[in-house]
Amino acid sequence: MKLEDLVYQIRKKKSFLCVGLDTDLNKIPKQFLQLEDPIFEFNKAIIEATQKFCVAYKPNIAFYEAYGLKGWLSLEKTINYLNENYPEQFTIADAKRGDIGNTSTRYAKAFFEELEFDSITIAPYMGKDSVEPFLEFKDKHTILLALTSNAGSVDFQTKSFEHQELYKEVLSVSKTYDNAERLMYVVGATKAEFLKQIREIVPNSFLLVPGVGAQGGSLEEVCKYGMTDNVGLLVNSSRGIIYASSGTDFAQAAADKAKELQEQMATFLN
Ligand SMILES: O=C(O)c1cc(=O)[nH]c(=O)n1[C@@H]1O[C@H](COP(=O)(O)O)[C@@H](O)[C@H]1O
Repeated sequence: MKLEDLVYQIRKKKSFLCVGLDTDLNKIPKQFLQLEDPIFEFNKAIIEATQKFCVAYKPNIAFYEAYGLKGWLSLEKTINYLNENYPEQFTIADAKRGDIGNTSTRYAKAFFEELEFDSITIAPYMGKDSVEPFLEFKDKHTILLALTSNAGSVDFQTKSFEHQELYKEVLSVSKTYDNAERLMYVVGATKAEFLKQIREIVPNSFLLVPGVGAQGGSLEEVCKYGMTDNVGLLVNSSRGIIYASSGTDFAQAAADKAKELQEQMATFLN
């Protein structure tokens, strides 16, 4: 998907919500467990309930890999369902990959061509030659982990490296990569106070912001410091939406949560 099409959808729906499909058989309503493919059927119900209120879906690949071949099939059916029925939705393979160049090329093929995702999350640790293979794909986007939402982010990301913190180094160095206009960055909603400085380095890049809802990040803070003229934000919530209820009303509860976030987002968009 082209970035301008994503921005068009955001403006049209007054939403920059990304629904995280972190589907766990231990958490989905019990009635799904009797079905042939409970993960796909649950995802389908969540997509139907929430698609009006969001502009993106992010299946976290770990939740599919955990079930082996069956999980991969559920993932494939989910991305195909999205691409066939809701091609206007931006799709994110939350895979957190990255390896030497020829291996990264194979990861890119897996997620951009075999499973037709619009974007993928990538760990930048291995540097330029591990990231650039993903950037070769036209109209695909590579979302680098910059400042993550978890407690362990202080172990390396906020430590100083030469003259600045490592996460700032990731932002400024990656801007020099070939096809850097296809880069986006992950910044945790729990790290909203850093957004002002982040915007000084990447004033226009899209940021994927997970960590509102279950992890306690504030949407208001994220918007205050992170929003650009082009919006520049995709805010993800996974558990807070998809497990809003574990009863038979799960779809309505998910829709209500997504709508609540969308309505809050609308107040920040002009
Ligand atoms: O790359 C991510 O999506 C990600 C980065 C990060 O810094 N923090 C983070 O929580 N995530 C992912 O975002 C989702 C957050 O889920 P909830 O906390 O349930 O909304 C999970 O799939 C995480 O793996």
